Amino acid sequence: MSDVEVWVEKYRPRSLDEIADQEEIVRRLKEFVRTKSLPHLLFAGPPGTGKTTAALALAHDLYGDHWRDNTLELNASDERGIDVIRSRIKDYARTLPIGDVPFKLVILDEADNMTGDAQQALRRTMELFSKNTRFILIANYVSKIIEPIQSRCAVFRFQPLPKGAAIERLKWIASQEGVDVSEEALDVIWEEAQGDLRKAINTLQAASAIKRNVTAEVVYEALGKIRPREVEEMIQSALKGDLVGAREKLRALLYNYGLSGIDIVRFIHREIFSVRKTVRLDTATLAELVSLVAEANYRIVEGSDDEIQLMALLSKLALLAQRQPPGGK
Ligand SMILES: Nc1ncnc2c1ncn2[C@@H]1O[C@H](COP(=O)(O)OP(=O)(O)OP(=O)(O)O)[C@@H](O)[C@H]1O
Repeated sequence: MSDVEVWVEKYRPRSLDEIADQEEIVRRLKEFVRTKSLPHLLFAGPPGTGKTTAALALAHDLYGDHWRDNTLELNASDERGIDVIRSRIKDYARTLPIGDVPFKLVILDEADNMTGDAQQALRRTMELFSKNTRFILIANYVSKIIEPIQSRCAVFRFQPLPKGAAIERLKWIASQEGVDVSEEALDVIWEEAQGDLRKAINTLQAASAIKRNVTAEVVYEALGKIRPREVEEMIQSALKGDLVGAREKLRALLYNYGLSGIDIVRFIHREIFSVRKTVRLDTATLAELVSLVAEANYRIVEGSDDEIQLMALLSKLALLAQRQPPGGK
């Protein structure tokens, strides 16, 4: 992996102008750059929504070429204990900032992993060095940061990028890399990433390493998850009433491909809505099916046998399909 560049880094926006979406946050941060003044900041939000990116871009725009000299990046969970953090900040804050901005930056990632005591000590450190340093604390949850720190910071809440903006970004990265990616594949990537753009970009990169022509199938393969075609065939067999065939396919998925029951159940959940294209299922039947899927899911999570639960679900699917009035294609 050493000579393969990681796309999340390669395509990490360098300056605030390159950040996709997050317009209100970018606007406020640009104002800090314009006035060259800054309170302590707290960036909070789910993983992969651009917190670290925004902190680094702010540093870049504030200091230009000198941004690395004026920025100390620490990770609260790597640096064992507050003493290490304090002494590193102390050493760093001793020298003056380079350039015309009167303070240096300390970016402290995963600040919400610090214990309450460590946060109290951090708060004192922030006060001690506030003359010539500004802190950007990064956290997933604001509520895990102690009140006295929260009240000393301007809080920025990062939301997951809207699907449209995220997909646009993925398309742009794919075009830069000369990779073909289908709309369906982008949908699957986004759905699996659940709003985490880092995860989405990593999935795109892993999929394109398998094949330059990224389809939904390739994405699933990259995720090591599920083989949609086989699962679809299994569902179709059940709908046609061929339970022996469905059972064979189920066993192949479980034992030859090594998929977990949970993965299969999730896929069935997704598929039963598109199954309506081939078999007419009325709303009551569909609702019943969804609740059966939920039941199978629950039982599997609770430790019940994957094969037995899934087979029961497929059998029910066969019965419900037979109950439907003729007329489906
Ligand atoms: N708004 C955005 N515009 C463009 N790219 C983005 C944006 N947000 C995230 N990314 C991409 O996703 C990657 C991960 O983002 P980042 O490291 O900033 O996430 P984070 O919010 O700090 O997550 P974590 O809490 O896991 O540290 C970045 O390297 C970048 O490629």
